Amino acid sequence: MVAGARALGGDEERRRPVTGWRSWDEGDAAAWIAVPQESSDKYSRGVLGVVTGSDRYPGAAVLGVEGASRTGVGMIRYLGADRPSDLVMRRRPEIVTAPGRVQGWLIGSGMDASSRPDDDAQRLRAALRDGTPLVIDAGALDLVGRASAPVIVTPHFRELATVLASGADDDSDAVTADDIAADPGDWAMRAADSLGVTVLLKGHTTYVAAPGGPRYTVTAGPAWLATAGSGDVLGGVLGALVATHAREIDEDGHAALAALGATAAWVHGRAGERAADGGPIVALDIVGALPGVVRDLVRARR
Ligand SMILES: NC(=O)C1=CN([C@@H]2O[C@H](COP(=O)(O)OP(=O)(O)OC[C@H]3O[C@@H](n4cnc5c(N)ncnc54)[C@H](O)[C@@H]3O)[C@@H](O)[C@H]2O)[C@@H](O)CC1
Ligand SMILES: Nc1ncnc2c1ncn2[C@@H]1O[C@H](COP(=O)(O)OP(=O)(O)O)[C@@H](O)[C@H]1O
Repeated sequence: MVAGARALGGDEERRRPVTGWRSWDEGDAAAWIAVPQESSDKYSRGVLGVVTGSDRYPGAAVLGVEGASRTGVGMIRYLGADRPSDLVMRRRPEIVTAPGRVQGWLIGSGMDASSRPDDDAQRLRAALRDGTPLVIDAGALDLVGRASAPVIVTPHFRELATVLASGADDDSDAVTADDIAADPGDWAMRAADSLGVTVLLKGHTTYVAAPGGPRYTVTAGPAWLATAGSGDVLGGVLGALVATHAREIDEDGHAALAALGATAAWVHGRAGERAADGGPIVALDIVGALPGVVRDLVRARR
């Protein structure tokens, strides 16, 4: 059994239409969990580079790193400002703060594009030029056109409206968050095609669209997931999945990123369901439920 996903060129996948939406399920998600083998080491499993958090939102850095750690990845390099870095290290001494090679990046959660310190701008630039696949969230979404490798973006409705408005010819062309909320699938698809990136549009139903397809919907979690920092955890889950599937992304590009995005949303939703159990949760509760959800997915594919 390979330590990772099935190739998308399989018979089953070929029978599926490339256009149109397909609901992502447990069996799909199970195929996109990379399980370490006897021969694995931390580097061969995959290393995630993380540039997130700020003095204003240091907690987002902790939540993303926690989400990635508990989804499973060989190592995380956290490269952020001093305050978030300090909080990350207090919570997770496993994290490495020295720069070095990575197999994927998570950037932007807990950052503010309108007030970006020079050091952060430099770190983001380095990640964008690295030639390694990126998950771009929140305060780095304005940089989406600058990446030298395949990208998956993770906006909510307001963030997608901002990204699309920045590309509009004039204000009258600009799409609003309400327009997107009224037809999220259509806007996710249009954004993927116009930006040339895979789009994961968050919500009760999450829409994942690659440029030209494939397109997946994920409705796995309860509305209790609508809580501060929940999306920062999702970024971490997806970052870990991307860093542990470098080969698949290299081979299948956006088709693999779409499958990984849908898997991240499914795992995050199911972890939210498990943590909530019908009641309220905070973002770190989602993190606590992640290992059990991943374990059950691995067992389900035996
Ligand atoms: N613990 C943390 O560090 C957290 C950090 N976060 C980070 O915070 C940054 C901003 O994310 P947002 O999703 O807030 O960005 P948005 O730009 O989508 O949200 C801000 C908008 O919400 C409006 N708003 C603010 N308070 C409101 C209220 N009480 N009722 C109605 N509207 C209100 C504002 O006017 C503004 O238009 C991101 O970088 C994100 O990653 C969030 O994920 C929350 C948790
Ligand atoms: N009503 C809902 N039902 C289920 N999941 C939701 C709902 N609202 C939001 N979510 C999920 O919660 C997360 C919220 O992310 P986001 O809006 O980025 O929040 P934050 O910026 O506070 O982290 C996303 O994964 C989204 O899919």
